[in-house]
Amino acid sequence: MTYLLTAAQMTAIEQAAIAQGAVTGSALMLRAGRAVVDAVMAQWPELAAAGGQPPDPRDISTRKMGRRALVLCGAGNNGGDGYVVAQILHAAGWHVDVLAWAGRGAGAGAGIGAEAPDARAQELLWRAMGPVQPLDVAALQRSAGADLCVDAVFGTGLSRPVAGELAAILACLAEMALPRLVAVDLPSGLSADRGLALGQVPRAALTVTFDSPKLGHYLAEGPEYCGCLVVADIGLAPYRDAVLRAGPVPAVTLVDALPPDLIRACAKGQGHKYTHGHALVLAGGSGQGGAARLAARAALRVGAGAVTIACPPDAIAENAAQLDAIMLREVADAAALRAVLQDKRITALCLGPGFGLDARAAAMLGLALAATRPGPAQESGPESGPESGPARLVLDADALTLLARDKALFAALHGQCLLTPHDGEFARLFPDLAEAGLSRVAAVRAAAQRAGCILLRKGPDTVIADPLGGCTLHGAVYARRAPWLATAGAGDVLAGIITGLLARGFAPSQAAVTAAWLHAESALHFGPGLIAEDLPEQLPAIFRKLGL
Ligand SMILES: NC(=O)C1=CN([C@@H]2O[C@H](COP(=O)(O)OP(=O)(O)OC[C@H]3O[C@@H](n4cnc5c(N)ncnc54)[C@H](OP(=O)(O)O)[C@@H]3O)[C@@H](O)[C@H]2O)[C@@H](O)CC1
Ligand SMILES: [K+]
Repeated sequence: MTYLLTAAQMTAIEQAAIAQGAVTGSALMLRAGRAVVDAVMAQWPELAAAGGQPPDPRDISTRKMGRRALVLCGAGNNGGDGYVVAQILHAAGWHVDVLAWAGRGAGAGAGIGAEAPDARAQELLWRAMGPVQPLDVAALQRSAGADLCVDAVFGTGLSRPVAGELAAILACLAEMALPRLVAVDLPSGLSADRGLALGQVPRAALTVTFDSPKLGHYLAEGPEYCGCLVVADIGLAPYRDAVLRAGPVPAVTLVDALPPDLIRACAKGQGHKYTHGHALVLAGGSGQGGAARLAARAALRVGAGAVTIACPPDAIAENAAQLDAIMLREVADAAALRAVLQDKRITALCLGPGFGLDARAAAMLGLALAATRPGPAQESGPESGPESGPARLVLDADALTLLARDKALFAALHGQCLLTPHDGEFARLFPDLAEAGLSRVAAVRAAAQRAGCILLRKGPDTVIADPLGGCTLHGAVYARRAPWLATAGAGDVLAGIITGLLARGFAPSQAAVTAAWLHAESALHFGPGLIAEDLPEQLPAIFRKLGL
């Protein structure tokens, strides 16, 4: 399992390891610096050929020999990692220029640049090998042309927007657009917890972080600035779980691969069609049926045994002309829906895609929120047992707008509901949380708690949270980058995949995680030119690839 850590969690893990006498801060810094150099050499093997004897960096003639690196160091431990990188490259025969920000100290050129004790120790070790020049715009501009630039100005310790001369320095570095810029831990100026640029952030070609990725590597603008992301093991894994377990809220986990239990759950056992659930997708009036049909097709492809579209009388002809395996029921109003729901084989409902915003839609949403279904133990057959609970509902698109408009509907949400807002819908539903300056993770957690159900906020950084604070992130970024997912109807397909999984018996949180992964995987499998209709058609090949 991959965790996405906050800066505070990373520090707590590091401190726990140090407190137990397992390692020193200085040793961790050496491991971090070594990891950066290893990742650089793996990323650009041509640099590994530099070799040679360590040159005297004070001798300008040696600059013509071998490779040149420019290392930019801040006053904290991120800068300390930079001094370690400088030492290793120097020992490997590189010519290394170090520019350091003096922090609140006397001035990097004059004396000590680093303030953090471990970083200061590394700075002194470096000074035995070569000089430290003050980091300013002019020095930066003079140093253009190095084979490699190491950004070790700020890491997880960035605590506020970058201003003044430092802002000018980072802006200059960003403008230089160096092809081999490696960011130590984080591109300087990127917030570790939120993925927001706190100033102009130089875009790295490679970012090397330690132990676990941080939230900022995956949220918001983070991936744009990080380039390739390498996560280096620096020996903290044995302390991580205990620290995270002791935290006030569960740590955020990254869904970069579908966990084995969810892959197994996707497999279909023997049985008849109703063994695998029956999904009901509620559609709107004539001419509005495309979104519901996309959702229904996705629900069927993901393995629901049966899928029915329920639509008003005027939309029957349109839908009938376009459906084969998907069944069709005329449902004029809430009373008709009540009658349809007498069929206890219906195990999940989808409301929202093309649903409409009129009184009929609002009444049907109210009815669906109050509907009950047989308990999980009875779901394999039409005969309901005595146990029953609220029906599993996916609420998307128009259903979210109806919830935002009507407090009574919102108050009827329950633990078997799953809301799938995009950013605009999220802001309509939770205007205070959207504007509170919270991180995406904090906002979605608070929203899930308020709604009392699973919340999936869609985007390249899809965040899924439950009311107890459990939180996962699916990033359609880095190796899973799928920009062609931004296409009309893709959200309807996601709602349909979730509905199909709920109908099959997945718990809401499992359905959300599985669907987010399958949805992005479908886009990756199809590739450029994708339209929403293509998404459900990739599922068979993906299931085969998963070994089902
Ligand atoms: N945790 C681990 O396991 C390991 C961590 N390691 C490394 O340590 C790094 C974290 O080190 P860190 O905590 O010293 O923070 P870092 O990013 O160097 O910055 C702190 C300095 O920046 C300053 N400052 C902040 N914001 C500012 C602003 N806007 N404008 C101006 N100044 C600002 C702040 O000053 P202050 O806020 O006190 O005024 C302070 O001087 C981490 O990213 C990783 O590389 C590895 O060595 C080994 C394992
Ligand atoms: K950095």
